[in-house]
Amino acid sequence: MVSTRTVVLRKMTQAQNPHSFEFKSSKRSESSNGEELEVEEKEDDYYDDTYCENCGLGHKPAELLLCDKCDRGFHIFCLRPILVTVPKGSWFCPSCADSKKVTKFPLVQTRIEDFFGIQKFAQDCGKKRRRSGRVVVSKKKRKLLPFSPSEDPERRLEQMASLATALRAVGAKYSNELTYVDGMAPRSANVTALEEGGIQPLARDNIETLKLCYSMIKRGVFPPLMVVADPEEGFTVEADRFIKDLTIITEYVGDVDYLKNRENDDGDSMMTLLHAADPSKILVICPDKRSNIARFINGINNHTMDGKKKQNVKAIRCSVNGEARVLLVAIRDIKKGERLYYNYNGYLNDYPTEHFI
Ligand SMILES: C[S@@+](CC[C@H](N)C(=O)[O-])C[C@H]1O[C@@H](n2cnc3c(N)ncnc32)[C@H](O)[C@@H]1O
Repeated sequence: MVSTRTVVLRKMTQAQNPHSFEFKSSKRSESSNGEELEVEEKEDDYYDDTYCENCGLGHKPAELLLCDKCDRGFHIFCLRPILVTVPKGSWFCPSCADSKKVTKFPLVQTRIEDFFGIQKFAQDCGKKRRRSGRVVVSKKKRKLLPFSPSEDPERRLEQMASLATALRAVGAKYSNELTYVDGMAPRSANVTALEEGGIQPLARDNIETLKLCYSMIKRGVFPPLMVVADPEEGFTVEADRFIKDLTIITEYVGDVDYLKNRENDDGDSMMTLLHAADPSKILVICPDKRSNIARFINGINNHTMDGKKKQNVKAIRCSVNGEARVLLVAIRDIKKGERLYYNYNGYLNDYPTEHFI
């Protein structure tokens, strides 16, 4: 439903992802027979009688949302956490929305095992880490490192509980791999040769390191990360122990779909997977239904020096056995307690980050 007031109109946006979408701006009104209409908009238009409850101004009407319950206005960038696109469906302001309280996931090992589908929960992480360390530790530059989990099993449970809490709050299930679902793109569509020039293959050593990360996670030994709910940034991810430069933080996972199927999505977490030369074959990762911790890692503000300085993670697209994958990798040493940030605009400057904290 769209508000019956016509002064402030919803902007229909194309799906956002860090790399590839055009940002189309138009607005909607409701005609006398209740149908939604799209109307051309001028960015600097002001509407005298409607203003943002947060900043008190009525500028940027295309980004001024009306609450579908109380009719008050809010700039999408004045909301906390901010919205990067105008939602297509109904929208309720923070006071009118049913307050979605983030309820903590119970710190009961059996429940956590169940949530993450872990069959054999590793208790003795330190021992296992030392054994596997021999395979991957190298001083050679550019060689990726497996994550080093926290040694305290209780603390690891707390980290997993924070992820489970966040996933539950956004209504997503846990998955740690790319998922190919009927009706979306098939796995056979993920062929890196479809990209002009292909994609850099992940070196054999690094594939082994990635496999090691996966085997740890399957045993319930997760990366040392804590999901934290921040009033300004929404969910965000913090390092829960020192993380060394070039460590694999996580793979970016979710349902794989064609971009063409997702152009009208509201999702703010889509990631380019395959930038195929043929636009109809471009693939995106959509973590809204199934995902892991990657979807909670925040982005830098590309418009400020301070924003750029925050970057400590990089999204790397690579080819693993001819299939595209996206890895989030530490690009410098990260201190315990530091938040993780990467550049959402790794390829094209399409993701609106100018209002990011
Ligand atoms: C991929 S999600 C990241 C997780 C998100 N914070 C959440 O609560 O689910 C992207 C959204 O996070 C928020 N976000 C990401 N980085 C931010 C930043 N540096 N400052 C403020 N908000 C940010 C924006 O609302 C953005 O649309």
